[in-house]
Amino acid sequence: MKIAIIGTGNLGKSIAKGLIINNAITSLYLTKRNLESISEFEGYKNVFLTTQNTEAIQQSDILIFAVQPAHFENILKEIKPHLTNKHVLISTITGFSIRRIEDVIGMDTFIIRAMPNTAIAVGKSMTCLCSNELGKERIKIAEAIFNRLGHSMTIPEAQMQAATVVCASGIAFWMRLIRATTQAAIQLGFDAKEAQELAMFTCDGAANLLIANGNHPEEEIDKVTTPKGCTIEGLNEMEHKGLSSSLIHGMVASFNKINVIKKEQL
Ligand SMILES: NC(=O)C1=CN([C@@H]2O[C@H](COP(=O)(O)OP(=O)(O)OC[C@H]3O[C@@H](n4cnc5c(N)ncnc54)[C@H](O)[C@@H]3O)[C@@H](O)[C@H]2O)C=CC1
Ligand SMILES: O=C(O)[C@@H]1CCC=N1
Repeated sequence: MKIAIIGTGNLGKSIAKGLIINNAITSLYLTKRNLESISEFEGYKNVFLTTQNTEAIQQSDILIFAVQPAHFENILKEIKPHLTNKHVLISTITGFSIRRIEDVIGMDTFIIRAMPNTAIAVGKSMTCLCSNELGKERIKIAEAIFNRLGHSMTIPEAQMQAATVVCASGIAFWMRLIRATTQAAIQLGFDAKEAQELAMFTCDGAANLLIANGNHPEEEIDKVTTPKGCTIEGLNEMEHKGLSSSLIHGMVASFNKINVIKKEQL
């Protein structure tokens, strides 16, 4: 596949790493206004770094946009004359609707919105997808790309804002939980490196139990909580201090913030 990433910042670099390590490219163009911070990608076969978005677009079929929301509209205007019917436009931009993209480039381009997360760098992204009417014809291509780099789910566009919080911001939320459990492990006697190893592999195991057998988390919790034991003691103390409530409140706050970001763009 001939892929371009327009705006190779935090997310763009993660996508590039995932594509390269998974051998998922015929060619890969990476664009950025200043190429210094993506020099790590120099020297890879069939990977090209450029400041020229138009060059990347002309040389590629799949165009993945990963710029800040405030920059997207101008970039769409810049590249519009270079779009042809070979192109599939994939936007990862938070809060930028398909309608707004179509308002700039029209309805005769395959448009897909993708909401991946930075775990795409290690082939473990949970990515949500939706498309415009025409893009339905190319959604299978997007699913193939993102399934190769993790797991994908195609959803209605109305759910993309929630998907942003759960999946994209979700990486930060889970990191904080892993950090907190690491801190607790240190307090309980492990050195910092050991503590993080215990926390991350336990987290990995918990997620994989659910992925493997499809159980509800409470079914797995029931298997761990010995009556009158230490697990239920700890779990209930966490809930008295608002663990679940705090996570839910935080995620709803993230969701509401996207509404503010969207208003600021108009
Ligand atoms: N960081 C994340 O985990 C996720 C980010 N997103 C979305 O992806 C987009 C990018 O986010 P980040 O990577 O975090 O931001 P970032 O600021 O790290 O990356 C954006 C990049 O675009 C480049 N850029 C700006 N104008 C350009 C132009 N005219 N031509 C080429 N490149 C240009 C910037 O130099 C920068 O490197 C945002 O819209 C964000 O909402 C979506 C899911 C996850
Ligand atoms: O924090 C943000 O606004 C972006 C969107 C999801 C991840 N990063």
